[in-house]
Order: sequence, then structure tokens, then C-alpha cells
Amino acid sequence: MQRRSLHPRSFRIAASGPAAAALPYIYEPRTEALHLPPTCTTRARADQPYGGALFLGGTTNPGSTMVVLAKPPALDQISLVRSPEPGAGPPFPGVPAVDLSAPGAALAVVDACERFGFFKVVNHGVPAGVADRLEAEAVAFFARPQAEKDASGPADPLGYGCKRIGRNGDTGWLEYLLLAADQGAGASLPAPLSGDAVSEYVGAVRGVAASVLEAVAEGLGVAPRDALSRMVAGAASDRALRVNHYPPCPLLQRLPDSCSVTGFGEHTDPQLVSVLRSNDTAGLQLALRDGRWVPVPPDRDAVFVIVGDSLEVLTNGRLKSVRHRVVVANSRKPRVSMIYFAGPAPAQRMAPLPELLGRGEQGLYRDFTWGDYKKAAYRTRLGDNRLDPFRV
Ligand SMILES: C=C1C[C@]23C[C@@]1(O)CC[C@H]2[C@@]12CC[C@H](O)[C@@](C)(C(=O)O1)[C@H]2[C@@H]3C(=O)O
Ligand SMILES: O=C(O)CCC(=O)C(=O)O
Ligand SMILES: [Fe+2]
Repeated sequence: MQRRSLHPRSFRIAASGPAAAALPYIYEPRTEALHLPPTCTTRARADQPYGGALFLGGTTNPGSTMVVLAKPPALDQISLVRSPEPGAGPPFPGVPAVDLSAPGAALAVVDACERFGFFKVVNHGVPAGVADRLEAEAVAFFARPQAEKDASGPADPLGYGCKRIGRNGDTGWLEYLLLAADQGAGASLPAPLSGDAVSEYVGAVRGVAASVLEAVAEGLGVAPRDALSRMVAGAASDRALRVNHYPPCPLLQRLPDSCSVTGFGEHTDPQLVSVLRSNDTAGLQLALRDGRWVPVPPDRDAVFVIVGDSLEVLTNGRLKSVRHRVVVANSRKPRVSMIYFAGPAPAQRMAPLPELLGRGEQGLYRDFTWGDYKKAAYRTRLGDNRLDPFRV
């Protein structure tokens, strides 16, 4: 698939207090935009969403549609996302499921990473009670009054965040906690989650990330088997835990079911791999290699593995990071996801593994460290192609 750098236009949706929330807003599809059903041009009242302010958004991309809030003028744009259409191309066979302890697992992991950059792990060894406990704590935290949650923020880079993602104007219909995985509940913040629940969960998902990276090395014929997994295991490695909460969006109750809003705009994850666990609410979608978006049915008993940019570099493009996003549909149930990002130490060189370079073959990327990449990544917008500037 040809990668494109998207140039997202940001839009902030405005905000503004109880009076604004009571106004009738008119949604008008922009002419350039749109393939929404005509019923999407409709009158709806924006009910007071969680936390007070109304603020939706996302990035413009081929699968999304911008809608202008015509009144009041201070409120501008909302990104609506169309449901993926079947379109042309071979039918999506579904997300591959891998049991890491089964014979042939290493080859199955590499096959899934090559074809999709994404798969789910069954029999993963993360005890259900451990995941459920952290999820329950997160749900209780997100149910607290806004002022209490704000005391654990802003998420710059760690802490509680609401609707704003990163520093560069991205927005989504979500709130979240970003934690350094080894700091448990966060050293200097009011602890949003208990240290025990975080470290038990992180201990378990770290094991999944390590097993996946060992399987990748084995499947690609890289020795030693821990050549990749050790990069994300040392004390200096850069590991983070994110807990996302996507509440139902009241605006959607007035719109056709085919409308949804951006929860988390499309992006790739910068690290080697991410390990995601969610509750039973749908919303995650991934881009196939031919650019089609497909939904990922939720499965709270499995964990999902997402190939990140760093693994793409280390395998010299043989495994590619996968674009993914979350769309919030008209559901009564919030989506809650917990994602562990396995990144290397800042000084780690991100050079392709020598076994993966044929004789005389050049690396596709210039020499850089994870520290360089992370710094650059945090200057990008969510939908940007962060690897492009690092290609030779
Ligand atoms: C817009 C941004 C948010 C992000 C930092 C960035 O500038 C670009 C990468 C984003 C991302 C995506 C995956 C993870 O959710 C994340 C924590 C990460 O490591 O890179 C986020 C960053 C973030 O939310 O701060
Ligand atoms: O919340 C989700 O399901 C996915 C979120 C995500 O991709 C991320 O946090 O990087
Ligand atoms: Fe992600």
C-alpha cells in the first residue's frame, strides 16, 4: 500500500458551557465532503456531554467527513466518520488469532504481521481478574467529577487527558490516562489508579509483548531469539500504559446509525508493538494494506497486537506498522481500552537487524535512535506518516 502523508486540518469544537449546550445546533455537511446520507443534515440538540465542554474532532481523511456546526458561529466543525464500506477487493478474512504456545506460532505471528500488522492473541496468560480489576478502577476514575480528573492532568506527556490528543491540535471523543508503565500510578500525580493494579497488569502484558517479539525473531530467522524482546525489557526501556474511555456521544442519538464520530484519529503507533485489551464495545478499525478500513470485533478475552513503526524499521520494512483508529458509534456503552506500548531505551539504535539485510542490501532508513524518533514523533500530528522523514 502506498503510504500517504495526511495533512490533517484540525478543528476544535468548541466548547462552551451550559448555555451553549442547550442551543439547537444545525449540522450542515460541507459540500466538498460528503457522502453522508441526506438525513445527516439535520437539526440536533447537543446535550451536555461528560465533563461539561462539547468538543469533538479528528483529522480529515478519506474515510471521514467534516460537518460544520452552523450555529452558533463560535462552534465550528465536527468530524463524522462513515462506516467502512465493503468496496472492491478480496473479502477481509477477519483478524488472525494466534495461540503463542501452539506449534507453528512463530510463523503464524510473522504471517499476520506481514499481512495485517495486527492480530489477536488467545491463551495469552493475562489473568482475566487482573485485566478486569484495572478496567474497573479506570471506569471508577473516569466516573469521578471532572475537577478531580483534571487534577491528574494534563497529559503532557503523562497524566489525564480529555479530548485533546498530543500537543499538536488532534482531538477525539475520548478521555484517557497515560502512565509510564514502570511508575505504576504515577509518581507526582494524584494516583488515578492503584499502583498494584497497574503493576500487576503491566507485568502480565509485558510478558505478551516479549513473547510476541520472540516469536517475530524466531519466525524471521533472527538470532538470538531475544534480539527484539530485550530491546523493550531493560530498565531504561520506554514503556507506557494508556487507558482510553470513549463515552457514548449524545449528538449521535439524533443522527442516522451510519454516522459516528472520531474517537481516536487514524495513526500508527511509534513503538515496536502495542498490546491492546478492550471491553466488549466496538470501535477499533484497522487499515488493510490496500487502504480499506475494516472493523475489529471486540473480544475482551483476547489481547490484540499492533505492529508499530519501530518494528517496521528494525525489520527493514518487512513488517509494516498498521494504521488504526477508533470511531464512536451511537452506542449506550462506553468503550474502554488499555494499551501497553513496548518501546526501547532512548539510546537504542533503530537500525535494521543484520540478518534481515540481504548481501549488499541497503537499509531503508537512516540511522537514528528511539530518543530521536520519539522527539520527532511528538512534533507530528496523529495522522502523519512519522517514518517518512527517516527514510533514506
Ligand atoms: C498526536 C500525537 C499523540 C501521540 C504523540 C503524537 O504527537 C504523535 C503520536 C501519538 C501516539 C500514538 C500512539 C500512542 O497512543 C501514543 C501515546 C504514542 O506514543 O504516540 C500517542 C501520543 C500521545 O497521545 O501523546
Ligand atoms: O482505544 C483504542 O482501542 C485504540 C487506541 C490507540 O490506538 C492508541 O491509544 O494508540
Ligand atoms: Fe494506537
